[in-house]
Amino acid sequence: METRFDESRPVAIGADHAGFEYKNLLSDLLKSKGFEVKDYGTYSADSVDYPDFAHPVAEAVENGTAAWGVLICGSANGVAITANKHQGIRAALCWTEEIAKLARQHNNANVVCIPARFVSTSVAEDITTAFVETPFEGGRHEKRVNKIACSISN
Ligand SMILES: O=C(CO)[C@H](O)[C@H](O)[C@H](O)COP(=O)(O)O
Repeated sequence: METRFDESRPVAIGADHAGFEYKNLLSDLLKSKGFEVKDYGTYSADSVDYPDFAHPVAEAVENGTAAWGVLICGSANGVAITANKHQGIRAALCWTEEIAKLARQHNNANVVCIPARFVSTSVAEDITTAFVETPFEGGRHEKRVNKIACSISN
């Protein structure tokens, strides 16, 4: 079982207008840590619709193009709800460093969703760092995570 993200593949990042500035900041942070970052937009502060950016990021993680993802919008609810429509995605809404650690340790989350209008830039950086540096614990959590995916059998 892989407990850390594959660092040979890029990180997918996306945001709406509310998260646009945080996206650029977090992209720079991740690049400074040696990650390749694939930016799915948005590329300005003009008003846009968060699903147009959350779906491409979720697809990149789901199909393996990216190892993991970062999504940012105002509350992070919209991007988390959208990303979690994808079967292979476990997107976690994280507003503190501790929640980000737990999302990795217990939930093996593969997309971190950050609420730009409710956390400072420095907390957003701490959340992102905690998310990427914390491995999945496995053990009792593996069985639970394996039960998350829905299967239709009728
Ligand atoms: O938080 C969001 C969705 O969960 C988005 O970032 C939107 O910005 C939010 O819905 C507010 O919309 P607005 O057009 O920026 O007022």
